[in-house]
Amino acid sequence: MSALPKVYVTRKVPPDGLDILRKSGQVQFDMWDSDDPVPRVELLKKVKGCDGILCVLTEKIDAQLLEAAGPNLKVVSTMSVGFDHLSLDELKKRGIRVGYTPDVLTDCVAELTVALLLTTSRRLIEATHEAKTGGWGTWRTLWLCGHELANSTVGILGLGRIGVAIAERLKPFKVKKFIYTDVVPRPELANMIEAEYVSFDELAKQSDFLAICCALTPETHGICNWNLFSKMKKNAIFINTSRGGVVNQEDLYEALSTGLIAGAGLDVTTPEPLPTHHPLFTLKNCVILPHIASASYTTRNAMSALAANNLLAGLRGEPMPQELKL
Ligand SMILES: O=CC(=O)O
Repeated sequence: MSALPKVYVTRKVPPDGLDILRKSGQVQFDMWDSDDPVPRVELLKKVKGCDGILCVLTEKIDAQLLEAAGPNLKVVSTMSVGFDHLSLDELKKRGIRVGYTPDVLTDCVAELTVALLLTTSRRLIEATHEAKTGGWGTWRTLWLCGHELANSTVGILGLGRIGVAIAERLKPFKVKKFIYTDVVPRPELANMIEAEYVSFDELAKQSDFLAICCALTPETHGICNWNLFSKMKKNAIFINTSRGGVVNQEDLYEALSTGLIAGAGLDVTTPEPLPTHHPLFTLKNCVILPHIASASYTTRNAMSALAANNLLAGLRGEPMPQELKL
């Protein structure tokens, strides 16, 4: 009997995914049994001769790693919806199939995006800080005032499943209008939320709240820069739960510190973790979270299960539940 396919799991992934791998009897796997990333040197050693890799978003799957893995490698399955850490050209060139985890995290990410938006627009972090540290003198008429969703225009940059889910959650807050931009209009998704397709400039000009929901690609890298911020309203709130790389952080700092826009809520930054001395941390109107949009027990387990099922299906040569088209 020939040996089972060899798999390397680059992180201690949640139990549902591990159970699927174990119970499958289909693979032999080794795992970096830690909450912290596997050192690159170790990773390069461990993937040698593997048929499959199950990774998370901190691992760069590039030409160097694929060379180190060698010709047996057939499947890379990432426990993430984002795939900017994967060199798709290099994978395609080698005929390696790729699995990822859309859909299962949509609700969780949309929920966190709404929470971050409200936290930023209603200045909740500043407010709890004032309450705890003696800044709470008396009830004051304009103290800690923010901006409300009722009657607002919400813009979405990159309309996909997550953008739709965010809009569906924001609608009951009496948003007046949803607008979006993307490389092309997305009528099927837009109709679900009655969103109007506008140009990038109009998105900047009209949005009271702007949610960034696009994937990080060479085209979107740094797309949220001075050109965008300088066209936005002074009361605008900028929310990013996609990838830090879509934002020019120097320009964002300038926009926030000079009052060009009212506030920003970021779940993602460049780099991650953002160094604690980073200037963005000095701003009261910038709320920064440590990349937790999909962090619920249910969702992280669902992501690990889907990543495991993608991997196993790929190794069997069958269609994956969620395969990235290369
Ligand atoms: O950022 C999280 C993901 O891509 O799943």
